[in-house]
This record gives sequence, C-alpha cells and structure tokens, in this order.
Amino acid sequence: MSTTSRKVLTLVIIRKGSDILLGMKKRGFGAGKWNGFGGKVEPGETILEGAKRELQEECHLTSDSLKEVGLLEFEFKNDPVLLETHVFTSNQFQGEPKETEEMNPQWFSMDNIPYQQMWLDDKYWLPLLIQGEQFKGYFLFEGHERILNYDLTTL
Ligand SMILES: COc1nc(N)nc2c1ncn2[C@H]1C[C@H](O)[C@@H](COP(=O)(O)OP(=O)(O)OP(=O)(O)O)O1
Repeated sequence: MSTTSRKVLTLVIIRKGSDILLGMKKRGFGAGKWNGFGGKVEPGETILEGAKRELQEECHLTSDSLKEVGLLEFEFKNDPVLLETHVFTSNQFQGEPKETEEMNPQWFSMDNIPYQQMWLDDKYWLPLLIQGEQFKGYFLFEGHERILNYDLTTL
C-alpha cells in the first residue's frame, strides 16, 4: 500500500476483575461494532491526553493510570490514510460508565467477548491485552469485513 497520510488515534480498554468494558459505536466510523473507547488525537494534546479525553467523552469514565500496551496500524485497500492506533488499558478508573451520543457501554466477561460484532482484528490482539502482553501489529483490510494480511508481534 502507498500511504500518503497518517491519522493518530487512541483506543482504551478498561478492565474490572474478569470483565472488560466495551462500547457499542452508535455513529460514524465503526458504527454497529463493539469496541474500546477512543478517537483522533487533537492538535496540542499528547496521545495519553487524547486517550483520557476520549474515555471521558465517550463513556464518562476517568482514569489517571492508563498504560499504553499496543500499537496497531490499520490500512484499507485503496485508501491512502494509515490509522496509527495507540492501545491503552487500565483496571483503575473513576465513575460509572454512561451512554453517550457516540457509545453505549457494557461490561463483558473476558470469556464472552462479542468478537462476531467487533472489528476482525480484535480477536488477534485483544487476547494478548487480556493476558497482560504488549504488542504491535499491522492489518490490511479490504472493506470493513475482510483482512487481506496482518502481522502481529508481542514485545
Ligand atoms: C480497522 O480496525 C480497527 N479495529 C479496532 N478495534 N479499532 C479501530 C479500527 N480502526 C479504528 N479503530 C478505532 C480507533 C478509534 O478508537 C476509533 C475511531 O475513532 P473515530 O474515527 O470515531 O474518532 P473520533 O475522534 O471519535 O471521531 P469523530 O469525533 O470525528 O466522530 O476506532
């Protein structure tokens, strides 16, 4: 793929005991899929600040202990924009998850994650996050429902 630009995004997975918090995306990119919370990093903020802001905006949780555990690059065939996605996690947070205009949050048991309604890449890297691993990966999609190739390594 010939990438001509790069968007920096965040993705936050909150854990509580043996549960993880996902949100049903209600609009925009990835609508109809369960995902972590996140979005574009805004000018003037650090990637960590962007992750904290998106977590608060999308489900009303705050966390001062987000840890970056993964770096995922997503490309879509015939789209020159590469999505550089920084993955954070924490099991320490304040507040109760609340539905917002963008996301409807729900706790899932780690052995009952709704992979059928998630981005296809999630089933490769989310188990690593759950096991406490750090990872980096690249996924090339054709459309939103097919992975043409990928590479994923633990660090
Ligand atoms: C393609 O594979 C992906 N898999 C997963 N699990 N997550 C992905 C994938 N591609 C993007 N994402 C994540 C990264 C971000 O957390 C969101 C997309 O953020 P969005 O485009 O909604 O960014 P916002 O800043 O919230 O957008 P607006 O405020 O402009 O709606 O998905």
